[in-house]
Amino acid sequence: MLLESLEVHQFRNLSGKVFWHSNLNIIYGDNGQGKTNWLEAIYLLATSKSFRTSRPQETIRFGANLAFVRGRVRQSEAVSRDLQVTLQGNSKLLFVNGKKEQTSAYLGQLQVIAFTADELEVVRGAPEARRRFLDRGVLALHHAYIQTLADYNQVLRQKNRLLQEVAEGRLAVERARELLLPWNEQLAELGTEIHCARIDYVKRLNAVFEKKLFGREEVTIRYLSSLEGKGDLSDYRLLLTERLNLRLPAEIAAGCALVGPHRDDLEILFDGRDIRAYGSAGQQRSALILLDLAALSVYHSWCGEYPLFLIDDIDAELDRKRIGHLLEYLEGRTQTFITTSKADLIRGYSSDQQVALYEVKEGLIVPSSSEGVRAASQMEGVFRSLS
Ligand SMILES: Nc1ncnc2c1ncn2[C@@H]1O[C@H](COP(=O)(O)OP(=O)(O)OP(=O)(O)O)[C@@H](O)[C@H]1O
Repeated sequence: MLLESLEVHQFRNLSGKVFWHSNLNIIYGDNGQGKTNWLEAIYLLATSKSFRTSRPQETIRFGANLAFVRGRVRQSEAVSRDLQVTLQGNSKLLFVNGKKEQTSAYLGQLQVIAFTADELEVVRGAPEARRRFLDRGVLALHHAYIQTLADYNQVLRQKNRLLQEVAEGRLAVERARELLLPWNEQLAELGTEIHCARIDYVKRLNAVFEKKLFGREEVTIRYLSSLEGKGDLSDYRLLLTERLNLRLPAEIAAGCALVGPHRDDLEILFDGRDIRAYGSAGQQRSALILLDLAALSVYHSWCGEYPLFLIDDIDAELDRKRIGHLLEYLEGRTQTFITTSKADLIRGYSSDQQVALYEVKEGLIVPSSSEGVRAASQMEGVFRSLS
């Protein structure tokens, strides 16, 4: 899967059309010029969402009321397609080869994995971010999983509403017990599906996990069920049903649902220690990169192609050696897009044939060093910026 070109109109401070390199694209420039915006535009094209905001209108150029990103994606020698996301106020229109499509038909045409500052929550933050990471990975392999998640969350919301009513004295406990039974049955069924899907995904991640890519420390991951130690996990559905029944009084007392995979976590250790508590900023970044690399490989084993890999601010908190290992590992696998304010730091790691440099000034990609332009031209034939 290759993103051959991207045309951007009034998306944040960006404009222009860029032809990308099939291997490594380095987007560099001073602070605040729009480097991350270019990654965000690629991410938007792939997912129809921003990785920085849930409000699409924020990404439309100040003073304008419409923006679009349009890209040509090559699936194979013979197959390519044009994707477009148009943003207008709060609404979003999606197009494939010029034809308007529903979100469900649009998504999945271009797969992307993004390493951004916000994504560091997966390693540094609360379990929810890690569950989201796993669910995103499962979704990339099984599109129907989106319905399982939606149904589970819907049932959970209904259950929590009932528990809240009891807590506020608006519903009698005995009546609540009756009403909660069918919700718990559904939670047991959907929760088991989620548990099994995540367990399977973590097994796949572990099979390709490059524990020691960065040398010294060894990073390990493990799915941590909130029911661990509470019974036989191999019959998860039975165990979950038992726990839902047993913990009902506690849930009524707490006023919220305490049992189910919405309480699970992904344990990430380095050299046997909790990375959240003991890992340095660089070690935490490295661990997230290892997770992303494993996710890329799992997708590749499943579909026979790699997603695009976006890495924002690659040199923040990663030393030269780690960047070197990473770029070496990625070479020839994925089409990678990285941003940095220190292009010189990166350039030494790749041969000219495998890398193209793109300098960003006030949102525009301007012709940069002759070597960078030559590398891009060799692969794609053209490099131009429409200002
Ligand atoms: N809706 C918008 N319309 C126009 N410009 C915008 C909009 N949103 C953000 N910007 C501009 O985008 C620029 C920031 O872009 P971006 O975050 O990509 O910078 P960067 O090059 O990655 O910076 P750094 O190196 O500091 O991370 C700012 O100049 C900001 O004013």
